[in-house]
Amino acid sequence: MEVRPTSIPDVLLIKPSVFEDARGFFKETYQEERYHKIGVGVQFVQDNNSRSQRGTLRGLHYQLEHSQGKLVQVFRGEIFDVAVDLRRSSPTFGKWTSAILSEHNHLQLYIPPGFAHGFYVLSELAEFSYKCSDYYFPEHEKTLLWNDPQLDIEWPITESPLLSEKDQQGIPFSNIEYFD
Ligand SMILES: Cc1cn([C@H]2C[C@H](O)[C@@H](COP(=O)(O)OP(=O)(O)O[C@H]3O[C@@H](C)C(=O)[C@@H](O)[C@H]3O)O2)c(=O)[nH]c1=O
Repeated sequence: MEVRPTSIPDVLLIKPSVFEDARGFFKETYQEERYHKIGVGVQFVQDNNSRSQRGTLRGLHYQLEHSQGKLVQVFRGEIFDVAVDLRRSSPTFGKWTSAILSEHNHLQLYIPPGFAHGFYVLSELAEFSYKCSDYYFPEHEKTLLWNDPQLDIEWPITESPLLSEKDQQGIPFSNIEYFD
């Protein structure tokens, strides 16, 4: 297993060991003791899976209360994954970091609590899988506007993305509620 730094030190890019043989491959996608050692210091309580078609953009989501740390990865296809630091006391407050995660590179991104998260689908289909350190509380969920000029996220989009109604009505960075 390899851990690669990102432009936001608390966000970790993780490459699990992948064992390939004539049948295909095997990888451990999470192992508590080892992931704790590399800095994934949360306890996961929920696993989620979503499937999206090319051009879909989900996000940028966060829960102001019951903030979720997330370990995200892709089992099929390829995505551009983004985390935005919403911790006011952080030196990287308001900054974003990104990674391309795919079924081929096997990369995982660990996003601690205190961040907004979203992704854009680059392949025909993407099967997205993630672990969360707190439960889903729709009443605490917020959507930060994906294309807020102040954030200036360099999404690799070629045309208008496919968005949920909720995500079309994201709130600009200047008006959102932050973490302390
Ligand atoms: C996130 C979530 C959604 N749902 C339901 C609510 C709704 O009816 C349906 C689809 O929800 P959404 O449109 O919010 O799904 P989606 O846009 O995929 O939401 C996800 O986006 C990515 C970027 C994240 O970071 C995740 O934490 C989560 O917010 O699934 C759950 O039951 N449990 C959950 O944990």
